[in-house]
Amino acid sequence: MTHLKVYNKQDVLLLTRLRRFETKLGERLQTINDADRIEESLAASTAKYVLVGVPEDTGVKANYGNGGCDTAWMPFLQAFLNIQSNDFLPGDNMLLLGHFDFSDLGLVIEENAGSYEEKIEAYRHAVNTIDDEVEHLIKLITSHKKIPVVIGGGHNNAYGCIKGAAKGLYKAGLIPLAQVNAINLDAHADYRPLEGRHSGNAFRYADEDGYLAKYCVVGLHENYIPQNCWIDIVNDPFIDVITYEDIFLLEKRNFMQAIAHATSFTEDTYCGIEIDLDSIQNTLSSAATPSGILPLHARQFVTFSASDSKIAYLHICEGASRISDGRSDAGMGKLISYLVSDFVKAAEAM
Ligand SMILES: N=CN[C@@H](CCC(=O)O)C(=O)O
Repeated sequence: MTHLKVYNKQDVLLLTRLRRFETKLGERLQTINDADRIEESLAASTAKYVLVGVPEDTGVKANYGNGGCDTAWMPFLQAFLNIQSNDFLPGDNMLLLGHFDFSDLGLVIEENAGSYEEKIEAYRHAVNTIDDEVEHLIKLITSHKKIPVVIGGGHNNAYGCIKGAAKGLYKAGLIPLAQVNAINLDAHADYRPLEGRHSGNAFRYADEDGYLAKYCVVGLHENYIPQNCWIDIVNDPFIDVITYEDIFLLEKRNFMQAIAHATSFTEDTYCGIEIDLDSIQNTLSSAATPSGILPLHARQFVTFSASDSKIAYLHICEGASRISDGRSDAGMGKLISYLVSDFVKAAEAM
């Protein structure tokens, strides 16, 4: 994991605005004791949740998307570390491990690739490196029976999360086969063909490689599912989809019923919880939309799914505070911090 930057207590406190008579999460979170011995430090830690940043946009660029989802991690940290530590969320059972810095991969591609298609090929190749390192870290965390909380980054990182959690939970003796389920709040299925790795095919690769058992998408937009993916999905009994249109236009079931359907479909084993922020209306991302769910729905999704699943990991992705065409979103960090705090509160209440 050559690209991993491990934080110490000082790094965390630098981003925490201290106030007399108050305690912030940044003052309560655990960090790794010894950056050269991550595994030993993890094993010794009492934390149940391990926070990791994957600020990269290589996978989105490899999918012909707009770069920028490498800009969500720092604003998230600034918001999250300054949440009040209180009875609702003390914060002492979380460990802030650090983040991956894959910027060298992008620089080499920008400097050396000639044509646009050559760049796409190079980005897809680079995603394999990102996959390997993310998988390795998620395996390490889950093999110590802790829950990774991963903030991306592109949705390509669902692959490393699924594969790493499947291997880690298997190593820990918690599952008989290296396979997990996943539920995904997303406008897209990210089940595109096996054409080289990118942000639109993490679940297809995880499935083909045998690490994904059951998969359920909540809030899929009918307008953005390629016909070939749709045919594969409807013919696969291990994949289920509840579309945005079925919930909000046709009112076949309400949003909470849709989440309950997803958690019961995946209840047989550990389940990764995925939130693609492009499902939330007017939230900055490569595939931002003016018609989507509200932040409140995303908070309901994370709360309900965390309290009704055997959690393998949480992965929040695709959000950007600045995107390559110049747009910015000042609320991104706080939005993600609400989702992470909701998640930990719900998982703790189980
Ligand atoms: N992770 C998102 N993937 C979507 C959207 C891609 C984009 O427009 O940036 C997909 O491949 O369909």
